[in-house]
Amino acid sequence: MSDLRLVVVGAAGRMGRMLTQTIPDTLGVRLVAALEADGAASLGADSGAAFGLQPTGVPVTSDVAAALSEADAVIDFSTPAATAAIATAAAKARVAHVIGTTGLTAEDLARIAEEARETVVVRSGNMSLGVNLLAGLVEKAARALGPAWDAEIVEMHHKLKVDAPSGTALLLGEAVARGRGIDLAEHSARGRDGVTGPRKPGDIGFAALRGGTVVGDHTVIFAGMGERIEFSHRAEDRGIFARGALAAALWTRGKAPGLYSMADVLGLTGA
Ligand SMILES: NC(=O)C1=CN([C@@H]2O[C@H](COP(=O)(O)OP(=O)(O)OC[C@H]3O[C@@H](n4cnc5c(N)ncnc54)[C@H](OP(=O)(O)O)[C@@H]3O)[C@@H](O)[C@H]2O)C=CC1
Ligand SMILES: O=C(O)C1=N[C@H](C(=O)O)C[C@H](O)C1
Repeated sequence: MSDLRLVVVGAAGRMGRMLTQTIPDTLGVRLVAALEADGAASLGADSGAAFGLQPTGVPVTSDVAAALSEADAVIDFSTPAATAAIATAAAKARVAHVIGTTGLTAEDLARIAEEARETVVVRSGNMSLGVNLLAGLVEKAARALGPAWDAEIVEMHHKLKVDAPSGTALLLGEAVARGRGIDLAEHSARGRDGVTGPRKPGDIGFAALRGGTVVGDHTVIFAGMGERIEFSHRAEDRGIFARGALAAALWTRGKAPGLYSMADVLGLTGA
């Protein structure tokens, strides 16, 4: 079988650079285009050498249509606005879209749902095996414990992260909500400050810390009467997200259009 032809969106970013480094070590994939925004300083430069990596022979471009015209899949860790634009272009070009971008609005998500009618989309707030396994355990715990155990989700990330709560925190919140059979949007408590009053029964709380170079720490706390259970994941290296995204891109081959998750890719649905 021929190599899967890949486009990387946000090639100059932390995840874009990690993907550029990881692709040559991954069997069955080949980089064909590296996208950055119009006006980016790196346009035209080699997408490896420009960022201190091994040369790729692939120049950085902002021409989305040309990039997608020679691709099988696009891996996208960028910004919500860029991801929404790529969703439209990938749907038109029938190119699979692996979305790691977080901070997406309800409108962005609606655009992605539309895209998934035309092409294969894998979206996850966290592409790592560890977090997706953890989400299954958290769902089971939430189901077993019930709403009497207060669920709080604490996350910490590097100081350059721009969205909160993290995509992973929301993914874990969804897991708690699924376990309890409730809608997360109706039971979220975000950013408590001032005289908040006592905790509302059944809420799922979120707290976000930012600082230094932390790759991504998440803890789900179930606080009961006189005891506490905690589920934690610590990301030590962005390679876990890049490898997950590449596994997702390979998995899209031959799949029917639709919106899939990393649980689908990893075979964890119903686990
Ligand atoms: N799901 C997961 O497993 C993970 C998700 N993420 C998420 O991925 C996203 C990116 O993270 P990270 O790499 O750390 O962020 P960075 O800010 O380092 O990278 C984002 C890159 O996208 C570029 N970009 C902006 N607009 C466009 C555009 N129109 N076309 C192409 N590229 C564009 C940015 O360029 P410029 O700087 O010039 O704006 C930047 O180079 C975030 O939402 C983050 O939360 C991160 C890690 C794992
Ligand atoms: O911005 C990051 O860095 C990360 N973003 C994702 C998130 O929002 O959860 C995944 C990971 O935690 C790193």
